[in-house]
Amino acid sequence: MPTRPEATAAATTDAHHRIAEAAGKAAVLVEALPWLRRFHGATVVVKYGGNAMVDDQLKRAFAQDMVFLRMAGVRPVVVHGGGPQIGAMLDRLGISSEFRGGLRVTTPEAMDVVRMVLVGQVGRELVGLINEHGPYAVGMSGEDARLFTARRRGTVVDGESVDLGLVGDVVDVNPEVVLDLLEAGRIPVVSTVAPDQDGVVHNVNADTAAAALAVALRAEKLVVLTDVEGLYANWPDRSSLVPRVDADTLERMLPGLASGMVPKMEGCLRAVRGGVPSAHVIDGRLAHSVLLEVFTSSGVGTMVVPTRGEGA
Ligand SMILES: Nc1ncnc2c1ncn2[C@@H]1O[C@H](COP(=O)(O)OP(=O)(O)O)[C@@H](O)[C@H]1O
Ligand SMILES: CC(=O)N[C@@H](CCC(=O)OP(=O)(O)O)C(=O)O
Repeated sequence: MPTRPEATAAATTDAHHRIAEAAGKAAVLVEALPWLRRFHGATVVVKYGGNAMVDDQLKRAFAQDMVFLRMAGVRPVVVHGGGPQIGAMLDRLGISSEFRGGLRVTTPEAMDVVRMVLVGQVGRELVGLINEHGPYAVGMSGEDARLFTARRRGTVVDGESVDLGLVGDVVDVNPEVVLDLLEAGRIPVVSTVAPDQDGVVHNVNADTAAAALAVALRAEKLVVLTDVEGLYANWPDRSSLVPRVDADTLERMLPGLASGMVPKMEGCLRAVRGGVPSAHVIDGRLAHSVLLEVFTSSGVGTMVVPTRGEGA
């Protein structure tokens, strides 16, 4: 029986679609090749932010990405936040807290909650999600094997110094425990509370801690996930996304930045000035954004690089 011309045309279009789809998938894999080669054996510190951690699907995709990196021969180290989760627990307990310059003013009472939520809740959950894929993740805090030593810090808001209570900056990193785990093929998951010289535990912003750890580990990349596409030069003007910025230019932009972006961009600056070749702020609301950043040529979000003649 003769075939109707429209049926033949439909079958041809279908075949073309299938071929185009297969070619697209193959192109994605081939595009990854130079990056797989480049990052084989490299340490990548990934900061997973609290605001990008509120969705179950995204959390599962993130855990998958960490295992993907590990299977591709990269050495991922996760540093997690948990600002919204800490806020929710403080609210439940009727403890008030406020942010100044992007950092939480932390009383001794709030510090107990910060430690409980970061180490006992958020860190445990991430470890569990990664370990659904195999025995990879090991959780720790800045207290374990003296990973971090903190020093109490304040901040300056509108030209005025502000006392933040038990908030610390990382002044020393003892990365051996993380290196041991990486050598053993594990994925370290770090919660950012840290003792000072006297053993008093401080609340360290997770962006700050991730940057300090990336420098100490001589990481190839710091990747910071958040709940916007990246850094906007003119926040909240969505057309002002900055795809790439060098350290000196970023330093000049810092005083004009608001809230949560301040510690994030300070962290990126600290990382590249400390020898990390690039630091990235990417959109954690986009599933698998870490893979897109590491394994595609265009990358995503904002990339911070050393100013020419400085750094790596
Ligand atoms: N210049 C800017 N570019 C992008 N985001 C900015 C900027 N200034 C302030 N923000 C705010 O910073 C937020 C990210 O910081 P934060 O809420 O602390 O994130 P996370 O929980 O991921 O660490 C964004 O959601 C946005 O509201
Ligand atoms: C000093 C300070 O502000 N610490 C943060 C620690 C958690 C964190 O950094 O979480 P995100 O990455 O989700 O913002 C806080 O108490 O919220």
